[in-house]
Amino acid sequence: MYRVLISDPLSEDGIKPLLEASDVEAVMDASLSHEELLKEISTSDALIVRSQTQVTRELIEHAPQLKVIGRAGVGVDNIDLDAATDHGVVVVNAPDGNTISTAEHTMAMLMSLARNIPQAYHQLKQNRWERKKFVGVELKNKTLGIVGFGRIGNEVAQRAKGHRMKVIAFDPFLTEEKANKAGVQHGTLEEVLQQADFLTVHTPLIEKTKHLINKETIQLMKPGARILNCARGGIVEEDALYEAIENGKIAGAALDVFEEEPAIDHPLLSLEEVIATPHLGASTVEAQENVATDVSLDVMDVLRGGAVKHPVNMPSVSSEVMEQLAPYFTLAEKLGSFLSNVTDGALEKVNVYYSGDLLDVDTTPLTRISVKGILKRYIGERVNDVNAYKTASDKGIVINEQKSTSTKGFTNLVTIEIETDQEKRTISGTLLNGLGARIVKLDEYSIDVVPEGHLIVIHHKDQPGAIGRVGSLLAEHHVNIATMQVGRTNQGGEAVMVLTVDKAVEEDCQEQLGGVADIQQVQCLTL
Ligand SMILES: NC(=O)C1=CN([C@@H]2O[C@H](COP(=O)(O)OP(=O)(O)OC[C@H]3O[C@@H](n4cnc5c(N)ncnc54)[C@H](O)[C@@H]3O)[C@@H](O)[C@H]2O)C=CC1
Ligand SMILES: O=C(O)CCC(=O)C(=O)O
Repeated sequence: MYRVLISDPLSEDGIKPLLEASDVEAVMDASLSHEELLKEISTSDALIVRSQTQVTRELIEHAPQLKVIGRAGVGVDNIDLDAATDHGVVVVNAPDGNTISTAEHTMAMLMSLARNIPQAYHQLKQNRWERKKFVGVELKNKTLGIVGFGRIGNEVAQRAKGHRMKVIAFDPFLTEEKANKAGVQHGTLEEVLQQADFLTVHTPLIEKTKHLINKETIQLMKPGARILNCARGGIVEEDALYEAIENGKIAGAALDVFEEEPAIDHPLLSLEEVIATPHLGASTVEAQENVATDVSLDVMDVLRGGAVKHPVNMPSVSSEVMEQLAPYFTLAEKLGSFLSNVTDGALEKVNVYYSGDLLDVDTTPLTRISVKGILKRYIGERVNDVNAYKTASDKGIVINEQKSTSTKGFTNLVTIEIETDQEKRTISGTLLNGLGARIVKLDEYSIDVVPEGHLIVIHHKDQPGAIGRVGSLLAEHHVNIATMQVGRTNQGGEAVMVLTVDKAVEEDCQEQLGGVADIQQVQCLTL
């Protein structure tokens, strides 16, 4: 049974898949104190939040069972992603479900800002019939500058065009071709700032976008321009905006988000030119239901070991690629694990080669799984798909992935090469049609071994009697041999024996095997 803690208010209709799952115990409480949250998280397998719960390193460190954090929405700036990755916790979000609502909210703010609707409404509610004071401007033929042309930015553009606005956009990923396709003008940040009558930001809050709209960039704008922020507080520097409105450079602003939320007694709210909502961009019945459903399904997929649709701290893989790769997951992990268990020395480099059927597939997820298999020997179960690369890079281990046309006669081949400060070892494996995973090569020796169970790898001289002596000794220790494979470079030369046995080999048995004539090295492992 998986325990899923939901610590922010979520649409109950949206999380139905979670509430109805027979393997999930859902605990919903949006009013937990910090201490209560630490206690609840300590026994939870998953945590689902919106933007209120601050998922800090402290919180993650109090959650030994935690496997996944789900964000019902887009922005993950309330989640310590580094801490999650360090602890192998997958972070997933729901990036699509609230796009339309937030774009529509931005349009509502744009129109309200142009026509002073909130201010006029406020006056009228005070029984004041003011008309002169609230003369607005038309949107038609005005230029909307968009910074951040992702899902929401693009939706806002399409709606603004419906109002016959001219749209100019800047986004590091926006090409001339994409801009043409979307029917907007492509500009640099400076051009967008210089041409905008209304400027709207739709970027994430990251180091590069923090205070992107500041005193200097506001200086580039037209006098009397207006600014909207329905993305994240902090993209627009609040002190600079306050000053620009006070000195008349900026005619007004519409804000749904603030650097610190809730924004109570905020200086910007004292300005009549500023209209605001309390982070309501995604607050519609539809958006809340969408994001709650999307995140519930992804969280359950992670818990059940399935494919993740919207991972934030690991690369996203399309379902087609996932389908092609899934059969190879066990092979990749077992090959990594086998090789790492028989290799001596401090790990420095891992090279993974793919050929045959894997030549034209994005094999990054397989490499990640091989690395996980390799690192398990050193780090145990703490290493997983999320932190495998980071753990390797933290330890200075170089990972390379390459495609190779050499199939050695197999329809698919995965080869892993490990370099340590003492040696270089190689293993190759394949998926045999209908027969499953096989190790087909260990260093220069051709073998045919199923990578599972208890294995003994023996390096020996190819001499008569060596195999018999191993068999007798194992029998003395009541170790039954299930399969045996022998590979040799040449008759009478170096050889390797790989045995699958029915139980783990005890240390004294391994030691005695090492003392048998013609045997050079004995390594035991369990896959
Ligand atoms: N007010 C609200 O309730 C909501 C706010 N949001 C926020 O809206 C923002 C946008 O969300 P989406 O469009 O879904 O995200 P998205 O990921 O689809 O788009 C963001 C775009 O910003 C661009 N970008 C990144 N750095 C940039 C830079 N330095 N300059 C210009 N562009 C840059 C990216 O290339 C990307 O295309 C996010 O911050 C999200 O958290 C999202 C939903 C609701
Ligand atoms: O949970 C919410 O309503 C906030 C949504 C939001 O800001 C986001 O999805 O980034």
